[in-house]
Amino acid sequence: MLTRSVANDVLTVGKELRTLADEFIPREYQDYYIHEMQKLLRKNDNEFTIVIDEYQPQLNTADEMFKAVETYLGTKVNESCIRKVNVCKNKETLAVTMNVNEEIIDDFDGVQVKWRSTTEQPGLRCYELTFHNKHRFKILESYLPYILERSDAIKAEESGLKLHMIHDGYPEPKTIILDNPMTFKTLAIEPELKKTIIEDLNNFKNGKGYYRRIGKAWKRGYLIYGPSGTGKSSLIAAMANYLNYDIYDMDLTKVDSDSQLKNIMLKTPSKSILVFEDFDQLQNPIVDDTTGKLSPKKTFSRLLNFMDGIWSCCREEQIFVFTTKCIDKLDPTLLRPGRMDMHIHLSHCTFSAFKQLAFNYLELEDHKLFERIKELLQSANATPAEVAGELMKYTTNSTLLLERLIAYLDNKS
Ligand SMILES: Nc1ncnc2c1ncn2[C@@H]1O[C@H](COP(=O)(O)OP(=O)(O)OP(=O)(O)O)[C@@H](O)[C@H]1O
Repeated sequence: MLTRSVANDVLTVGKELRTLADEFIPREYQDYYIHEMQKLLRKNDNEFTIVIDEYQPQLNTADEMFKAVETYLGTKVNESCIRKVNVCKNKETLAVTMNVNEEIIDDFDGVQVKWRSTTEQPGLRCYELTFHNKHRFKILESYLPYILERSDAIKAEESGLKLHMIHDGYPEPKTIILDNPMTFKTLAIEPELKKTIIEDLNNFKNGKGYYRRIGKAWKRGYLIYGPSGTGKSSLIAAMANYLNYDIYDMDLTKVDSDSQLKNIMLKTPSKSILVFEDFDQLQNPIVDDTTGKLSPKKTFSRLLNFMDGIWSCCREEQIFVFTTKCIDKLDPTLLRPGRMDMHIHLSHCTFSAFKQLAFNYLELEDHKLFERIKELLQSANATPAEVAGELMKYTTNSTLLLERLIAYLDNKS
């Protein structure tokens, strides 16, 4: 984002007008026009314009402020204009954007400002925000932060969880709407663990001042480990729904240079969850040192450097989640204290997890067969995915479904 006065632009226009005046306006009227033009210049000298670009070339990424402005202005419907309407997120939501050179007047706490959508270079848009110079402090200190807040709130209202898949082959992340309704309410894990995770997320979300005070980047790393089907992905979806953050599925398998890694990481915005699934597979080297390219092992160490180093400060409010089915396979450097803020172990289905699933799928809080299921779960080592699978089998007869589950667990014990 950069600031500039529009006075220069007006001066240039002024010179051109004088040439035109010489050519077309009779001598006796020229003084009148020049006087009017001077008034215009004086007026514009008092104006201040802030330019918010769509793209930050130095960071190779879209500008956060630009996106916030776009979201915010989309809600400022001006009926006199023809607008572009984009379908976005869930089907009920339409995003309205300004046309190029269109203007919108906004009022903030009694201060009138003018927004103009324009293009700095072909294909690269920007917004110009113009207001009286004397309100500069208020605009910078209050109005722009207000827009960031409003845009977060608007996004939250429109919320649809999105999954962005990132790998180095794509110029931009591939995005799909993730229709995953998993929340902490429906997630079947031990209640104590659930409570701890929610508290941790709350502290993180409200921790801007804390992270600043201790001089650490505002980020949090979670290592989620457990066998397949224990709910690692479900937990990530619940976290994303809870925080209203998008998920970035980080595919680093093809990354073989420092700059590629940097490019990928810079495509992720604040308020996002970066997921590195089956992380142990990335670190296990398929070494090809003869080519001189980074092996996955080196990529792993780069990633650790990245997390610790200067690049980790580029974005704020990001959560890193690493998952693995087997914690023993992980490089001990990743487990070192201070590297991951929280280790979360998801295991086989416990009785309390089962009760949550029975409530989710059958709307049952209790049943005479629960006691038998409790006994069997202790030895069956069934995952929540297996239990959920049994409870979903084409019948609405709850007793029949529970009996089938008992038979399944019996068979596994
Ligand atoms: N803890 C859980 N609570 C609620 N549902 C669960 C839970 N665990 C698994 N499930 C159900 O099982 C399905 C698969 O689980 P999920 O993908 O979250 O497991 P995972 O541990 O990530 O597995 P993988 O390691 O194979 O990716 C989910 O879509 C959900 O329906």
